[in-house]
Amino acid sequence: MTILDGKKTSADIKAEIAEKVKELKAQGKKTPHLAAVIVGNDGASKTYVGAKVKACELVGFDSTLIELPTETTEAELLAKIEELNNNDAIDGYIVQLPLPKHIDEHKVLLAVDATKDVDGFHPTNVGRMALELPTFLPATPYGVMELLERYKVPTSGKNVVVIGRSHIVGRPMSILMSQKRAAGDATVTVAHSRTANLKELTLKADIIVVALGVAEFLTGDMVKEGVTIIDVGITRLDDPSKKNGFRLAGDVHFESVAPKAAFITPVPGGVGPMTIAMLLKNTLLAGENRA
Ligand SMILES: Nc1nc2c(c(=O)[nH]1)N[C@@H](CN(C=O)c1ccc(C(=O)N[C@@H](CCC(=O)O)C(=O)O)cc1)CN2
Repeated sequence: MTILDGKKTSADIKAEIAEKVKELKAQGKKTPHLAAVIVGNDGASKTYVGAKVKACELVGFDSTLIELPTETTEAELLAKIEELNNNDAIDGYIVQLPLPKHIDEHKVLLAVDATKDVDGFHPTNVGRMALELPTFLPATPYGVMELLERYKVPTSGKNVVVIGRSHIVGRPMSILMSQKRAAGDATVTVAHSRTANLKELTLKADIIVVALGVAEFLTGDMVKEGVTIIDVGITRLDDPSKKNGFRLAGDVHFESVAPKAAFITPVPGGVGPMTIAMLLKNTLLAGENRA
């Protein structure tokens, strides 16, 4: 069994990006600049945004963190987005999700200038991804594709089951894996809450991508020997024995699934760190496009 080590792979990618930034600086070119907008006080979101800013520092990008209170109105957030769209110093930016309930996420994502949408969530970029045109790929599915490619996990002609159909993970994941590209060429089934006989599907799958948000949902009895497992879930479970009061759990019950797997991503240290590395890759591309 091989662990697909997202922590190490993301460190490799960050080192590659840092090299490119050094070259840009040596040529007197502009340093890529990422902005991140966070609305509210969600603990996990603050951790992720903090990690994004830290990653920018590590590779030599400029970064701007915009923290807005929970009570921020939709109009105020849209005004901030307009400001970022018009700010020439910013190459790309993200609005951390989820947003507070009173703000319409679709309205916000539509307002982002597609050329600065380094999350790849704008409909223009989703369309370009589906049409296999150059664009910003959503960071989590992009990270999964990169992990599969770097570890040379066979995907061509394989049966893939993606559990979850979210716009930011499950749906793009299914599109990318079915495309004729590295780590693609697979036959993909998208399963979701209305799927009948999920276990029948997962038992036949060569690769399972679980992006459901239900802790330890996929268990050993649901998978066949030699399967590849990609765990996208991260849930904070209360654990008073831990210093911070919680432990992280993926959507996969690692102890029962890992012994049957050929390749598996851990949580933490699997897909999560890859998300940040691929956001940096998109930001580098945004900078290059703008230059
Ligand atoms: N605007 C966006 N919002 C959200 C995205 C996104 O891509 N863009 N994805 C997720 C959260 N996310 C990035 O924002 C993210 C999730 C997890 C990790 C990560 O490195 N996880 C670590 C554990 C970290 C911890 O909780 O201690 C790991 O898995 O090892 C990075 C980014 C939803 N929102």
